[in-house]
Amino acid sequence: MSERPRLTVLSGPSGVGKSTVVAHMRKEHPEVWLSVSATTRRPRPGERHGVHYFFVTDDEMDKLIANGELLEWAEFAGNRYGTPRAAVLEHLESGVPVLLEIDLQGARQVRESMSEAQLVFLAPPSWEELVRRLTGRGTESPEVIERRLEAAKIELAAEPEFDITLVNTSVEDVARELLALMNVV
Ligand SMILES: Nc1nc2c(ncn2[C@@H]2O[C@H](COP(=O)(O)OP(=O)(O)O)[C@@H](O)[C@H]2O)c(=O)[nH]1
Ligand SMILES: Nc1ncnc2c1ncn2[C@@H]1O[C@H](COP(=O)(O)OP(=O)(O)O)[C@@H](O)[C@H]1O
Repeated sequence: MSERPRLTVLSGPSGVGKSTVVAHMRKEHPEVWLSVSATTRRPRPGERHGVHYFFVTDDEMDKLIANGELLEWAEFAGNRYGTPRAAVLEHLESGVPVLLEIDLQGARQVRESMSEAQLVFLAPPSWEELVRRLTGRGTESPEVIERRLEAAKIELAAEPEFDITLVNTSVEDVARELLALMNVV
């Protein structure tokens, strides 16, 4: 029997590179299980239901919350996001390393409910670079970018709450560091 692995939470401002790092890491190490969140946000081009997110209606999200099916949930920049609880617990029980890519409010809830979780903060090399990445991704309107940058200021200020900070200068380096923290390599 393998020991129950520690749950790892990766947070950081929108556009810092969380999805890029996680995708890179899982290409080499598909044994890391990434929780698929439920969200009321509309899919971006190329995003698939059940792969990137479970895209749900407001009513469906209300039910998930009311039925206690989410480990944590939060409203972020006008949409709700939440982590389905059962799948996370099942994977941990069977010894699979589990990663959650969630916002600051979610990370705080996980810290409360699962004290063994390790909280990792992904930081940008600079504020200017964060703006460049978020704008350069080209997936959000100027209004949504503005809203996410407002949230980013709050998230950056909360960095000391996390167990460790990784600065996303090189995707390869951060992916390697994250794998080491998860005891995968
Ligand atoms: N609390 C919480 N946050 C989530 C969850 N899923 C995604 N998020 C966060 O919601 C924020 C917005 O996600 P998204 O709209 O996909 O934008 P992106 O992270 O900039 O690509 C990010 O900070 C995500 O980490 C979740 O299940 N719970
Ligand atoms: N280390 C990096 N150097 C330069 N660009 C990066 C780096 N990591 C990510 N990016 C780019 O920044 C943008 C935002 O990355 P993304 O993974 O979507 O961020 P998040 O998931 O944190 O919102 C993308 O266009 C991505 O290609």
